[in-house]
Amino acid sequence: MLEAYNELLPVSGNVLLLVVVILSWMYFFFNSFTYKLKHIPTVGGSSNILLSYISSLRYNFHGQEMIQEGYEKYKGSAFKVPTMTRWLVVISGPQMLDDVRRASDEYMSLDASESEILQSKYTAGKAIHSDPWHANFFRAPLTKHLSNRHEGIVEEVLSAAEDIFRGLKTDGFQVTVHEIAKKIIARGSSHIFVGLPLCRNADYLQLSEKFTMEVFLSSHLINVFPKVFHPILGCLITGKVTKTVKQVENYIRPLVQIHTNQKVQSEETVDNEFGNLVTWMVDEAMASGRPIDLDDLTRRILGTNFVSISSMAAALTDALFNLAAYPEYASPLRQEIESVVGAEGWNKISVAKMVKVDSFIKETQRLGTGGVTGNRQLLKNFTFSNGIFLPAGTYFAFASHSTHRDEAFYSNSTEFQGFRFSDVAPEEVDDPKHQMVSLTPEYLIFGSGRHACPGRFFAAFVLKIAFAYIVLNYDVEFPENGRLPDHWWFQTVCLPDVKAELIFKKRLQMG
Ligand code: HEM
Repeated sequence: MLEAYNELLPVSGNVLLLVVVILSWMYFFFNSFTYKLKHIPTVGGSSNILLSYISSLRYNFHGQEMIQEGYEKYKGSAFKVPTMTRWLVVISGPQMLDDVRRASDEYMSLDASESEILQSKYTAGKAIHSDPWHANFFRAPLTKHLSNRHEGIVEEVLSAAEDIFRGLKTDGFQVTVHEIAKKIIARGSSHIFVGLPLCRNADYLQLSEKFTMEVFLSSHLINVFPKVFHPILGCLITGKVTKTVKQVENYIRPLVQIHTNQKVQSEETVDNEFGNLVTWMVDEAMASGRPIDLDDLTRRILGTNFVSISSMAAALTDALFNLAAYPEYASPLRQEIESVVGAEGWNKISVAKMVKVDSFIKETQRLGTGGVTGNRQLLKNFTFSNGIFLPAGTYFAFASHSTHRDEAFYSNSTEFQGFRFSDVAPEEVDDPKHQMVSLTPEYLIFGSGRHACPGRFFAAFVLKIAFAYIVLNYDVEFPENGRLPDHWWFQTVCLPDVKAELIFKKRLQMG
């Protein structure tokens, strides 16, 4: 073959081949993100396109250390860390955060980024990120519907906690905290997602949890391999997740059928203010002419479980560990809970008045957050107000864990101070900026800007009820020689020790 070219061309075939290889390499290099991001300093390894793969292995188990190193060197600016599939640019500081907060969706997308992180086309389903219309229910209508649902949510969370504890021994039992937290949270949340009686169905709840685990594990598995392997791995994984979705579909189908029939038969509009996410989605689909696709609706329910239940269960688990580690908080917390519940019962107003409870959980989340939040992919070139330019296609996120431990924002920043946000000057007590749900540049647990977590009001409500119930009714302590368990880290994900146990002792004076 090369001889034939040699006869045709004035240069030898070998030289031609070399030129083609060099030109292709230059083409790929100058089009690569390694080149496009060469002005952004690299942390935790080499900027070299090949060596960065080796550094990306380190990212799997030392991701937060790499981000902390970058934060200390480039605070208020940007740096990049290598992951197996791409560079992640990490930004920090109020100014850059504000730029993101003000940027329109034309420039940057949370969904594009989440879709890649969760490998949704192989796992949860592509549509939940490419057309996330179900998320709108958490922006306005959920908040609107929630105003009628507080009572139901309170009842569900309290009865979930009662049922779960009743099933255990009454006098000093030792249990895996995350198991209890997950069960209470899953029931309380499912009350709004699928309603009664399905929110109490053990098989449905177990399948939802299975879906969450499958999506979490498989997306992380796919993401530790270079992109070229994704379709093969994806094919192996998709079948497993689809099987779980089909099983859950059997539970969602009757809900959809009943609601659709009611709507078709009723001449008047069905009053759906006491509905749930399933019925709100059916209404929306019927009103907008979308097909009622059971597989799609089921995936949207499961996707919602995914974003909500695991984060809330982690927060409740961590809060209970902190309660055992810092028992001096139990008494003032109980005084507050007894006082407001005694005066008003369990309701929206009394929960809002639990400022110490709010602060304790907020402080727990401050220290228990993952390495980054606010993941975005740039859809267009973007220049931050401090002059930093990032090209379209870049993935970036905020250094949340490092921000939360920065002495510039929090005094004794690594110390747990349960009432950090409630022990404030008297004139500031009612200032909403201290609440768990408020978004500030130094508290990034719920992200920031137009895509900040819309479910945070619901999350705070459920978490406060569940935590307050346990504080009021149980003394918690570590088993002998126990201590505050370390968090589990993988890449930038931070989880409480899901195997750690606590002893729960029923208190005599009941609330
Ligand atoms: C402790 C519990 C929770 C935590 C820590 C949490 C955290 C977050 C974070 C960090 C984001 C991304 C924000 C950003 O990038 O700026 C987010 C988005 C989101 N969260 Fe949550 N979340 C929680 C509970 C919930 C709950 C209970 C729901 C639903 C009821 C929910 C629904 C959503 C949705 C739909 C989005 C996407 C928003 C969008 O695309 O604009 N989350 N959440």
